[in-house]
Amino acid sequence: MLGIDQCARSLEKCRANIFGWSWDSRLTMGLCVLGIALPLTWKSLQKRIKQYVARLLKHGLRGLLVESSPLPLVICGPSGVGKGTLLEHLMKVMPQFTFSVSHTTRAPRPGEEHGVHYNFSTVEKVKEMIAGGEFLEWAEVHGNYYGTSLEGLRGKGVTVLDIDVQGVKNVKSAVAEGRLAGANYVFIRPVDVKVLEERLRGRGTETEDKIQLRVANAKGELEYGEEAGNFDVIITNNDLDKAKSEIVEVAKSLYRI
Ligand SMILES: Nc1ncnc2c1ncn2[C@@H]1O[C@H](COP(=O)(O)OP(=O)(O)OP(=O)(O)O)[C@@H](O)[C@H]1O
Repeated sequence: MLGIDQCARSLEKCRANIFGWSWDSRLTMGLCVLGIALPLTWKSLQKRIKQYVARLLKHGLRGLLVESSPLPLVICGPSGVGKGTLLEHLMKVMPQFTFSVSHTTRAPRPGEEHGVHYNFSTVEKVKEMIAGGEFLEWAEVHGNYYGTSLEGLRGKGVTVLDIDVQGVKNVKSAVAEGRLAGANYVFIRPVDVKVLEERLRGRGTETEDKIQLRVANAKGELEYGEEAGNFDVIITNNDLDKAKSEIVEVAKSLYRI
C-alpha cells in the first residue's frame, strides 16, 4: 500500500503536469488511486474469487462464462429484535431485495402460483434434491416437505434470508463445501435483552412461555452474533428510524448500488 507522503508527492507531480500529463504522472496517479481503492475492495474481491472457484468446481470452465448472481443477504438476530420491521423497510425502498421462493410438496392453494408463492414439487424430486445437497435447509411438516434450495437463492435481484443462528451456520457450511459461492452477513442486535422482552410482549403474538423461551435463546444468539468475524456488519436497532437508514446504507455499500 502506498504511504501518505508518496500519495502527496504523486498528487503534486500530477498537478504540475496538469496541462500535459506525462506518462510518469499518469502511472503514479494510477498507483495512488489503486493504493486507496485496493484495501476497500479487498473483501469483495476475496468473495468474488471464492465465487469463481466454486463455479469452476461445479460447472468446469463453462461455469466461468455463466453470469454470476449477487450473493444472498443474510439477516440474523434474536426474535423480536426487529428483523422483519427493518427488512420490510429495506424491500420497500430497494425492491431489488426479495425473499427466496421456497420449495414445497404440498398442493397449491387457490391463487398460489408456481415460482411465485412456492416452487411446487413432488416428494420424489425433493428427496432427490435433499440427497444431492441442493437444499440450504429443509423440514418435513405434517407429511409435506418444505425447503430453501440453493438454486432459489440465484434470483434476479438480491435474495434475502431472514434466519436464526442455526440457519447462518447452515449457510456457512454450504459456502465452505462450495455449494454456495458466499453470502453477506448482517446481525441485528438490541441495546439489551430487556428491550427484546418488551418488544415481544408489545407485539402481542406470543404467549408468556414463548416469550421467556425466546429471551433465553437470545443470550446465546447475541454471543454468536457479536463474536468477531461471524458477521460482516452489526446494526443496533434502538432508534428505529436510525436503524432503517443504516440497513439501507449497509445494503447499498455491500452491493455497490
Ligand atoms: N427500534 C424499535 N423500537 C421499538 N419497537 C421496535 C423497533 N424495532 C422493531 N420494533 C417492534 O418490535 C416488535 C418485534 O419486531 P419484529 O417483528 O420486526 O422482530 P423480528 O426480529 O422479525 O422477530 P421474529 O424473529 O420473532 O419474527 C414489533 O412489534 C416491532 O414493531
